[in-house]
Amino acid sequence: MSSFKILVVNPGSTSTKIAVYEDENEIFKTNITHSREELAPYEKITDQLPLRKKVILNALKEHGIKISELDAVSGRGGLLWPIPGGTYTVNEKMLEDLKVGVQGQHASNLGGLIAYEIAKEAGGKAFIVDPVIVDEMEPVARYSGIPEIKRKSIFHALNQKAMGRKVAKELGKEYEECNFVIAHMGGGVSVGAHSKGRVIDVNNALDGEGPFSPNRSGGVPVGDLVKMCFSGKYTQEEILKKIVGEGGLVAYLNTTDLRKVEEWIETGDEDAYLIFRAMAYQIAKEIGSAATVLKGQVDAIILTGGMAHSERLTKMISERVSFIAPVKICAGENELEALALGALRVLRGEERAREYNPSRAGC
Ligand SMILES: Nc1ncnc2c1ncn2[C@@H]1O[C@H](COP(=O)(O)OP(=O)(O)OP(=O)(O)O)[C@@H](O)[C@H]1O
Ligand SMILES: CCCC(=O)O
Repeated sequence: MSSFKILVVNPGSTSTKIAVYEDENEIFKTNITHSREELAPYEKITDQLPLRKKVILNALKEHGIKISELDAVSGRGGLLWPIPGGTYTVNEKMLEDLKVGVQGQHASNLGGLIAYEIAKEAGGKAFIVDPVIVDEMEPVARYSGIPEIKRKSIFHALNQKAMGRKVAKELGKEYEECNFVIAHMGGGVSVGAHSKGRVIDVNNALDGEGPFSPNRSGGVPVGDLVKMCFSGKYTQEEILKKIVGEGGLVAYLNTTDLRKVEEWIETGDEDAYLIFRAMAYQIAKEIGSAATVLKGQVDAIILTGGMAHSERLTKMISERVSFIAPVKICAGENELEALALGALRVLRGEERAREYNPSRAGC
């Protein structure tokens, strides 16, 4: 079988993580950080495209990789219109929607744009895999209680699905045969109900649903929020920042770093300990809720993301949820590998690349 060389690109708000894979094997991986000053001149995230592309090409050069060697470039997909999970070819419609930011501005909007630009020069294929707007929700999950407001599926689809595949393999099964509750616990927290390979319900991690997290409020008492909005004390932008960016741990404790919070707990800081327990409590409650979506038929609960490195946190959550199903800890994230494997499945003909042609009906 011929081998494939794939560049993978995961743009974050302050960093560009890239790697080059030859088949399943990582040739190199690097995390390029961008200072606040470096990004300050760009009004929109997608304006950063030339800068991000330049640093990636420099990194390839440093590692002695010519772009003509690349068979494909696989980027993390952004806030497109809702689509089912899978590997998608970057097409004209996708480029247009990423440039506009049809569902908002997010660093991952750059993933498909960068993949397209570099693949074009390389003469290879450009893909995105399991973007943050993967939407496989059941119709019944879309109701909010206010007819004008529909629930949306925006979450850490790439890592959740990658961890689902990993644990399914450990169980000797296919991901599509299993039911999982997967909690991605990073700067944001999303908890998905995975039913036979489809995420049939999940909290929108970018819009005040679910547990609070290092930099997000999660769901809040909505009447009080409405009063705050009309108090005249805040702009719309300030309120939105309280929900995503400046809510959760950082609002209570002035840090998004769970390791710092744990250090304070070690020194006897009761306030930090209570807030830590409150976050664990909310995550556990969301897991319980996702288990009801799966009618209790859960093969495993998977805790993943950066905060899953915290034994204190995973223990606290497990105490509350292990009656539902075995708890598996997959600390950190596997997003770069997931991007490579998603492209590889298509290059090897094991899976057909999907075409982005979103129908907004029902979403
Ligand atoms: N070893 C560790 N012990 C405890 N907490 C950790 C550890 N490593 C990372 N974290 C915490 O994980 C959180 C960040 O997770 P992660 O790196 O997955 O987030 P992100 O990539 O910035 O955001 P997101 O996952 O929402 O896209 C931070 O609060 C960080 O302090
Ligand atoms: C919700 C998906 C990714 C993020 O946390 O920004």
